[in-house]
Amino acid sequence: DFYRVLQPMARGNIIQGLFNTQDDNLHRAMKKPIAAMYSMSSMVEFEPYIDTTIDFFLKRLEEVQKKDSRNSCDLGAWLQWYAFDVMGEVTFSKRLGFLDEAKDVDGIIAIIWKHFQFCSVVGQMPWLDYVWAKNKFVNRMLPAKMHPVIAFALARARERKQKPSSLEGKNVANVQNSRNFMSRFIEIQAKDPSIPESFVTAWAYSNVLAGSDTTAIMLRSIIYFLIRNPSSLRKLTAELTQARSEGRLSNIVTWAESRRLDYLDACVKEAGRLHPAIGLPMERVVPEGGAEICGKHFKAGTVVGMNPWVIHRNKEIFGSDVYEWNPDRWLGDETRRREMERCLLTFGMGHRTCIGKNLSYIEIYKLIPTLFARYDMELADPTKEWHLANSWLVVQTGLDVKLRPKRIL
Ligand code: HEM
Repeated sequence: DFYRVLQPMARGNIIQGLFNTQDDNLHRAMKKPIAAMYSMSSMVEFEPYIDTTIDFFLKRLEEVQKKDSRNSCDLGAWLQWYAFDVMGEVTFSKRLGFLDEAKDVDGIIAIIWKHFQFCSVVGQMPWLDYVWAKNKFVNRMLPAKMHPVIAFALARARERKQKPSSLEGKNVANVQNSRNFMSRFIEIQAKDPSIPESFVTAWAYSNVLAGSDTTAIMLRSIIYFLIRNPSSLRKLTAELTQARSEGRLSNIVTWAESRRLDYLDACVKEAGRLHPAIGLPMERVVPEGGAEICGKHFKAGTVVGMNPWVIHRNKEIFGSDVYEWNPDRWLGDETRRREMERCLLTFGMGHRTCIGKNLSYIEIYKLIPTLFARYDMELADPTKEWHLANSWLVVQTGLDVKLRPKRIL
């Protein structure tokens, strides 16, 4: 019942999305129309949107650097603002304003975090959710409040519909001016009236909610582990230097360029292994007929689950140094690498696997080399550890970093 607890209440109604619905039919109905949109070939069309945000992110970092005499900043917060603004750009062609304002706009990040803090505890005692959060009587007494991301998504959907180049009916094929997620969602819904209009908001809402914090967590991990492991950072720097000297590294690294950076690829996988975004079991319910798991029989209805933090520290799969940062484990023997990839739960597994993996990869594989090619980075206070809090998402705070522009790479 963990996923039911994750479903928010709005105006006395439970809001189900792709990420949290337990209803397989609804999941299928929500996923089928948009699944192809998230393929890698389709996602690379979003690269210009991501470039715009990276460009703005770099400008804002520079401004902050100039103001701070120690050249340091809370990079963890900036990465989160970047991740949220990318999702705004690709979903609505509009930054959500985090980088502009250098703050948590409308308290969106805090609201999401509070929700996860609640769900991670109540999710272990789901009956509490019935009497408390999903209690219709209590809910009716509360002032009607809309989640700021839902409000933002609804406003953008209304704007799109009011434009003269209406996306409804037969005009759909003519509208190619703006190809963000929202216009694609509206186009899909307009073509097939059996799809409820509410899906458009739910799809857009899922993008921002499921794709922002998770991407920020991964970006922070990659940067933190590289700074903490100088020999590894030297390897990445050498790879970037070589790429630049051969003319295959743009100022904002392209997705195509990053695909040729093997050590970068190994670092991204290793960060996903050592610090996966989800730190509690991803629960599943044993179907009719029961299931045999690890030699034990579980009867139908039993809740089982796997925690990526546990699986990723299995020595038989990942080697004896599972607690260490070692990107080289991904660069060795091909058969071993395949086996490790098969067991990697960074993006989940099976038919509920992450739909946005390709998009987050583009965001990550572009930003990380761009930053490390541009800056020398060190922790503002190497004696201070960052702080981790596990409320299903394992969020890091306190990644204060000194950034010094590199002269030549
Ligand atoms: C590094 C970034 C990301 C990580 C680590 C991540 C991780 C995950 C994981 C572990 C799941 C499975 C959860 C479960 O089984 O309960 C998942 C599902 C999902 N993710 Fe992501 N995600 C990331 C980025 C994104 C992005 C960018 C988007 C949207 C564009 C997104 C949208 C979704 C959705 C909609 C689901 C539910 C899919 C379904 O049930 O069919 N994610 N993600």
